[in-house]
Amino acid sequence: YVFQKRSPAPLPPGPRGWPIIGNILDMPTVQPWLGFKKWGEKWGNMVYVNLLGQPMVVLNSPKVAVDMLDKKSSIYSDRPTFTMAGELVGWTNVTPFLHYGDTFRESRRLTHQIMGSKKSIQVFLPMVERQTHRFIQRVSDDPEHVYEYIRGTAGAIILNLAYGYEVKEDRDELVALVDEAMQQFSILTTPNAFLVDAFPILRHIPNWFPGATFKRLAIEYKKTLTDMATVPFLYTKGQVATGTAQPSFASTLLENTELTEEQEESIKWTAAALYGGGSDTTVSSIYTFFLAMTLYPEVQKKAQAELDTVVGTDRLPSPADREHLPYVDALVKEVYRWHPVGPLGLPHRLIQDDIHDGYFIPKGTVVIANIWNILHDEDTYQNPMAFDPERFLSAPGKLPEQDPRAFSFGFGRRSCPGLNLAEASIFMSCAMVLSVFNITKAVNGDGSVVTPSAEFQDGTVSHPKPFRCSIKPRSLKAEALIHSAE
Ligand code: HEM
Repeated sequence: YVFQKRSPAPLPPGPRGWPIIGNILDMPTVQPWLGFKKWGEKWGNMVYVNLLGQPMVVLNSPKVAVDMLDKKSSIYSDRPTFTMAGELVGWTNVTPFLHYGDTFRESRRLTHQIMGSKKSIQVFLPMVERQTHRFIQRVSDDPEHVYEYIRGTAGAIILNLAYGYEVKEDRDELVALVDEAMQQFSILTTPNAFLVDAFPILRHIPNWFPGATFKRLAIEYKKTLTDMATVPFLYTKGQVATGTAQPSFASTLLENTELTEEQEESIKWTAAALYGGGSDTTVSSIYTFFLAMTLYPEVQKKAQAELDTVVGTDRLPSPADREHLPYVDALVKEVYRWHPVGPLGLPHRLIQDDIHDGYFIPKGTVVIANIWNILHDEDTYQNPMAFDPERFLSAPGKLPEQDPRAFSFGFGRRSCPGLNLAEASIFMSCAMVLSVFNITKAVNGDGSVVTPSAEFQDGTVSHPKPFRCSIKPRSLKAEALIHSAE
């Protein structure tokens, strides 16, 4: 009450909440993007809640997200503090969690230099092409395990780009290490898993204290995280020293022999962020693509017809074909829109008081853009639940709908620095898969057809629920192309 009295404008509307705990009990726990959409219908495009005294605003429309997070990016680009994952385990060093400041700016500068434009990413395209070719070979040999191969390929591409590291066919120690760190990360960020996140003061209790299991866990997880950042970095450093390094994010930056220790640290942690930010997201997009193709056979046929006309059936598509493949290009955009892999993006934090659309947003407010809802906004996307690439093509009397990449990759100074790499790998997978495989509904032993439901799991990165589909080469010629030399 006292707070409101001093406010230069009213707070945005939102559910009322309780003393002290605020709106904790109002928070949606499953598919939160749908719960937040309901809030939007009731309270408007900017909804205010308070979680144990922490102000939070949820943005539900494309316009308000762009106006705040893109146009006022200089004040809306900090991140909240995550006590357990960030401060105690050390994820706060990794780009997505860095507070707004010099280290953050340096990290973004480094990613921009190596992968910030279509041109800078060119040097990595042959590698992406080679890995994707290997992917379709594996899927052809063992289609039941397509999900594992999507995951393996995304990991191999990122480790190659970040460190010039070639993943081994069988169990690879580095992949095992980075996967362990990522698994621990998802435990760390499970909502309400650690009391210390709600009450940061608890971080001061001594390690030996009976209730301090979280502190001992933090020590163990910190070691995994440090290894994840250090082991591959030292590998590249060794390769650069002996002149045997493949071009990669780390090697290109380490070629500069006058680096300070601080700069080296920045390269090390930024490279670590690439795996964290780039593997699971790409996996979810490509798995979503397989789901959409299973459910929308007519879309698949149109894309294949375009590939047959433009690329032909004597070779596999390559990155350069994209500009001649408007339908496949639109299909990739529709994958980003239909199920955005980060339905709520990552939270932004406001660094000074703001007044927006007549409402007061206090300094320190955590701002969540409901990217899922923005990409299913009926005023922007007609019939938003349907998978329809046509929406991104112009036709007589019809303009294409808004490019979803403006939202699915986040906002302002925090928007995804991996966009160009994600684009290259996802396009390559979609185009190669469509040119050589037919994806159809799986058929049970008794002849019944299995229609997967379009359901998605919770999580910062949300994947389709596991589903079955049938993946078969389109023809003998396609089969030969799949098994042709890389
Ligand atoms: C389909 C693929 C991808 C999608 C949809 C995606 C989406 C996003 C989103 C929504 C954010 C948060 C932006 C914000 O806070 O407003 C983000 C951040 C980030 N992404 Fe991606 N991403 C993808 C792939 C990648 C790849 C391939 C990489 C690395 C090679 C990557 C690296 C990062 C990093 C490092 C951040 C943190 C940036 C920061 O905090 O400043 N992402 N991404």
